[in-house]
Amino acid sequence: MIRAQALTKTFGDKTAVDAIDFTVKAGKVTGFLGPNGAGKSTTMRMILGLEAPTAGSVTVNGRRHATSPAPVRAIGALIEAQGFHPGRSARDHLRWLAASNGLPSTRVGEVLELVGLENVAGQRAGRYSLGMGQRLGIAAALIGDPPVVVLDEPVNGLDPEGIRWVRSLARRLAAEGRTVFISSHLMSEMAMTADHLIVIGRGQILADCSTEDFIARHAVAFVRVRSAAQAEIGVLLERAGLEVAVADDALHVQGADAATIGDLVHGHGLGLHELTLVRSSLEDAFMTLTADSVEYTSKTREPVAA
Ligand SMILES: Nc1ncnc2c1ncn2[C@@H]1O[C@H](COP(=O)(O)OP(=O)(O)OP(=O)(O)O)[C@@H](O)[C@H]1O
Repeated sequence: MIRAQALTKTFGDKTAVDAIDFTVKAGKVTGFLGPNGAGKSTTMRMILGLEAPTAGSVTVNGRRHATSPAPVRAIGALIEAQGFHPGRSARDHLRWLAASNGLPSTRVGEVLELVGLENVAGQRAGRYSLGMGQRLGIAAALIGDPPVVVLDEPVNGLDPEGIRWVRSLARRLAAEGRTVFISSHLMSEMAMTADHLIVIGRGQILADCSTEDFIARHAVAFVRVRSAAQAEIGVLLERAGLEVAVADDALHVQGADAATIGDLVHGHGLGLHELTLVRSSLEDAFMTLTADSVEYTSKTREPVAA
C-alpha cells in the first residue's frame, strides 16, 4: 500500500504538489489522473524516492522507498520510456538488472514472455519502437516480482492491442493482490482499467473515489429531444422548470427523465422524433472537474470518499 500524508513539493515559488493525502490500496488498480502539469510525475517520483518531499511524507508498505533494502523487489516502476542503453539488447538489459539486484537469471525469460518480447529480445533496444520500449520498461519494472507497481503513462505510444495488453496486465497484477498505481491522461482508458481514481489538478486532490462513484458523481446526463416542433417544445419544457439547451440540431434537456418529458410533450399534442437519455463520458466528467479547478482553484476540493 502507498500512503501519502500532507505530501508537498515546491520548486522555487511553484507548488507542484500541495499537501496531498491519499492511500493506494493493494488488490486494486488505482488510476492517477490529471491534466498536464497537475503534479502526477512529481508525486510518483516522490513515491520512488527520486525526489525528496519539501514537506509531508509518502511511504510504500510502511517505509520510505529510498530506505528500502531491495528497491526492485519492493516497487516496480516505469517512470520514463527508454530508460535503457540503446546499444544493449532487451535480454542483456534485463540480465544486467537481475544480476545487479541479486535476482535469479530465470526472471529474465519470465518477464520477456510476460511482455511478449521473447522473439525480439536479442535485438538492440535502440531499434525498438516506442511501444516495444514501453514493454521493455514494464518488463524491467516487474523483474523483482514486486508487490507494488507504479507506472507513469504506460500506454503512451502503444497501439490499441498494446493498450489492451497493459489493461489486462494491470488487472492481473491487481488480482494477484498487488498495489497497482497508474498515471494517465486518457480518461476513457482509465475507466476501463482502474477500480479507483485519484484525480489531481494544480497539485491538489480533486477526487478520490471508485471509478463507478466518479462517473455517477461527475458525468452529466441529459435527454436529447428532437421534434418538428422543437422551438415550441423548448418553451414548454422551460416553462415546466427544466433546463433546456440547443445543440446538434436538438434540445438537450436536464431536470427530468425521458418518460416525464415524453408525457409532457404528448400532453400538449406535439410529436417527437427522438427522446434519448445521453450520459457524458468519463472524459467529459474529467474535463468538467479539472476545468472547474482552473476557474475556482480554492473551492473545488471534492469530499474525499474512501
Ligand atoms: N524539476 C522541476 N523544476 C521546476 N518545476 C518543475 C520540476 N518538475 C516539475 N515541475 C513543475 O511542477 C508542476 C507539476 O509537474 P509534473 O511533471 O509533476 O506534472 P504532471 O501531472 O506529471 O504533468 P505531465 O503529464 O505534463 O507530465 C509543473 O508545473 C511543472 O512545470
